Amino acid sequence: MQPIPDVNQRIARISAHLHPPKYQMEESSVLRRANCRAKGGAPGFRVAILGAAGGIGQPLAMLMKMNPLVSVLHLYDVVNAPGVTADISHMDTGAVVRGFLGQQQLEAALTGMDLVIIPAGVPRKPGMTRDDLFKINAGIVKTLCEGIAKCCPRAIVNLISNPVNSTVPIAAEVFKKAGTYDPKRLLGVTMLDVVRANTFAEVLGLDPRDVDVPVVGGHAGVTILPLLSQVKPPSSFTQEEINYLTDRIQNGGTEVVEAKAGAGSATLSMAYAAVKFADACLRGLRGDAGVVECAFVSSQVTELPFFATKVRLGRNGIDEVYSLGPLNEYERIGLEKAKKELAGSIEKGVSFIRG
Ligand SMILES: NC(=O)c1ccc[n+]([C@@H]2O[C@H](COP(=O)([O-])OP(=O)(O)OC[C@H]3O[C@@H](n4cnc5c(N)ncnc54)[C@H](O)[C@@H]3O)[C@@H](O)[C@H]2O)c1
Ligand SMILES: O=C(O)C[C@H](O)C(=O)O
Repeated sequence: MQPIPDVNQRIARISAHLHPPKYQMEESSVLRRANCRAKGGAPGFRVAILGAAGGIGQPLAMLMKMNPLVSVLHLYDVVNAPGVTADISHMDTGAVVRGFLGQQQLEAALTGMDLVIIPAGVPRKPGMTRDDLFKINAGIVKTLCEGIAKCCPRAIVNLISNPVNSTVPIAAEVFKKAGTYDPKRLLGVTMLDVVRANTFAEVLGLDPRDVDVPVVGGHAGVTILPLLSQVKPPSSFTQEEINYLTDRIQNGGTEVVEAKAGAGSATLSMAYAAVKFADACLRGLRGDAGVVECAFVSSQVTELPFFATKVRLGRNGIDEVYSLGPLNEYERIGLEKAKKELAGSIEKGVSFIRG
């Protein structure tokens, strides 16, 4: 397979092809400037997307290219990375984009990265659970995390690939095995549940932009636990409204899978949620104060080793994992159901690596 040329190699090739000798002086200045940008001259963070040519990966790559905190954007996939890279690289924003195709370019894609976002893996079709994806996605996540442990062990990792409730424990075990595990730097992305919860609250006459619903637990069915008693701005709901909202938030993913009728799961809303979350991680890395989002992380909030709650993000990843806060009776019952299912999913991920 042909390696994807770096931006400076591409410019050199195009210049050599197109420009007559009288432009030689300008060519070298073009190359100097391109080299400077290709080295990531602009201040900002280095971000890799693994699975960048996929349904989530492509809009995620586009949105990250628009993020002013990103100076270098690496797009890795086992297919179509060159096309997506060429396309995204024509956007006139600051980040330098480089593409990487196939396993032999994984290490180059990861070296020097501050943040790695992983949407690689197969999506659901109607009738499947997220756990049905375990067989294929567990191995993909394992390989990619082995690469991270080797090439950028200090990077913050945002794990999107399903089943998140198992892939995050898999990643943790891979990093432990490699001796690089830092629980503050591994985050399962549950942001889409929060985005959905904020959106669905519009049925109560609320503008989604003004709403903040904490969603805790995990990222599958009953493990998705919206805490409507803690919604901001404080609002009261009838039991009927609570039942409707809880059910819709827990089944939001399935709603999209069924509507797409075999053509995959949420991609556009997920890319939006992933960028919202990645941007929060980057603002934390930059040292911004008070950056708080929900994520599925190593946790002591319950007896389970991983759990999603609000976390405060900082220069080292997670600075603080927040407790659940006061729950009502409905939420306490939901929590017990969530923990029961989560325990099995976490154990499944751990055993995949430990054997
Ligand atoms: N966490 C969440 O909230 C959330 C939301 C939506 C989807 N997802 C999950 O995200 C994953 C991706 O969804 P999608 O719709 O983008 O799927 P997709 O099939 O459109 O894209 C997946 C991409 O991953 C690539 N890929 C496969 N194996 C790879 C490997 N070994 N290394 C690098 N890339 C590889 C594929 O080539 C493809 O381009 C699925 O597992 C899906 O369930 C999670
Ligand atoms: O539902 C899925 O399979 C994808 C994702 O987890 C989602 O919540 O949309």
